[in-house]
Amino acid sequence: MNTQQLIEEAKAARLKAYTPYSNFKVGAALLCNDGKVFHGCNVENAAYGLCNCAERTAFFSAFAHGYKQGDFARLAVVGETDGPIAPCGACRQVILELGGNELPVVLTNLHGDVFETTAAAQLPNAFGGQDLKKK
Ligand SMILES: O=c1ccn([C@H]2C[C@H](O)[C@@H](CO)O2)c(=O)[nH]1
Ligand SMILES: [Zn+2]
Repeated sequence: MNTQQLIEEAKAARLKAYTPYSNFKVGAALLCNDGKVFHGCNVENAAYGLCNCAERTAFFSAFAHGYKQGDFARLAVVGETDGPIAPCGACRQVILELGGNELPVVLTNLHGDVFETTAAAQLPNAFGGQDLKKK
């Protein structure tokens, strides 16, 4: 599957977003090395702090199906932003740990603007497991 096809998957995922509070829909599509694609959408809650972003939904769904770091080929995310969507800090942290440093990340919008980056480039000087004191 090429990048444009993965973007189309992210757009399809976006249509499943549950956003009664922000009405801001985001979709993500996580391509695995075996060709499988996991969709993610943002899922909101009346307790606003419990809202989950599209990017994390996609990764958590993949992990729930037994996939792990090393199994992923590319992540695409689409939002209704003027420019390519910018993942929030929480998602950058999760994308980095679960996707790995080199994971290609394609950020886009409904106008076709595309920014191609990587998990590590999206979170410089990241905190990670290597920073935890081991007992
Ligand atoms: O990259 C992003 C940015 C925002 N959101 C969601 C969180 C919330 O539901 C809504 C508004 O912030 O958009 C995502 O899912 N991904
Ligand atoms: Zn986020």
